[in-house]
Amino acid sequence: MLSGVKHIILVLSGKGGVGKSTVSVLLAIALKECGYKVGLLDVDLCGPSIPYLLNLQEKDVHQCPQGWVPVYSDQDQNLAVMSIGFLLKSKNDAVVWRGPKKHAMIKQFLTDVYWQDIDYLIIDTPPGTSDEHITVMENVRSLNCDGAILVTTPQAVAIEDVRKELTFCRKTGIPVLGVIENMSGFVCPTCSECTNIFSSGGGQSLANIADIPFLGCVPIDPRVGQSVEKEQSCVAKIPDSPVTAVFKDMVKILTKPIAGAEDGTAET
Ligand SMILES: Nc1ncnc2c1ncn2[C@@H]1O[C@H](COP(=O)(O)OP(=O)(O)OP(=O)(O)O)[C@@H](O)[C@H]1O
Ligand code: SF4
Repeated sequence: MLSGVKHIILVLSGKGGVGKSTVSVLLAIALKECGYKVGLLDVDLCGPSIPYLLNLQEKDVHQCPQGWVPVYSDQDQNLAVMSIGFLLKSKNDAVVWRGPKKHAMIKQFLTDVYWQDIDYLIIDTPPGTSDEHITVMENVRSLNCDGAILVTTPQAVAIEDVRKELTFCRKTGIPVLGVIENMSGFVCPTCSECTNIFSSGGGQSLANIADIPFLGCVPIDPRVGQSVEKEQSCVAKIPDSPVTAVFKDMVKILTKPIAGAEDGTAET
């Protein structure tokens, strides 16, 4: 099923709540707005937030002869979404599964979803380095996986956790595409003054130390939460937000051919 997918990008974070799902959604929307066909797969089985962030909670997944038909978030069918949230009877149901069942579910997501021909598949993972990550890595490593984006916040504790993700990627042979520092300062809507609530610069210095690309600082902007909840793109709806520029630049970086990718020596 993933043979028609040209690029796969994993989104990882060491800690929960750093904005990994938000980054996944905004990246998927930014890619779509640049003209790419995009799939967004939520493998956070215990905390699926993608349907909520895209305001798709009421949608269902259907079966076709080829497999599961993902939910489309738009009329022109350029953003396809799959999440366990679409399979639960009630959005309040909890998924209380042990590793083997999670493994089987993720494998099914990777083999049974009929994505058709898409340019980018963004995979939003749970925080940390758990069974779910190993299953995803094992299944996408040999496919068109460009690599992983690491999301952090500026606090030292989040940066420390992202180092573990880096080690995990290196051990499992997944290239690291770069690090994003989310919630990096608050931009005042009145005077546009940026206040670094959680300090700043941690993501950039980690990127320097680890010799990986730094993909940008995403500031706290209340409109980000509001817009994703209404399935609106901050890239289109709040063009004056610094967030818009960050995601546009990120698309430019990520859609560039990866140096060394063909001979398997891409930066890890
Ligand atoms: N740059 C930002 N500006 C404003 N709000 C943000 C920003 N990034 C994330 N948020 C908000 O922070 C909350 C947590 O974000 P999100 O669910 O994406 O985190 P997560 O890392 O995926 O969490 P989890 O680990 O639980 O899956 C959400 O309400 C989201 O709208
Ligand atoms: S940054 Fe300036 S305008 Fe914004 S709340 Fe503070 S003092 Fe007021």
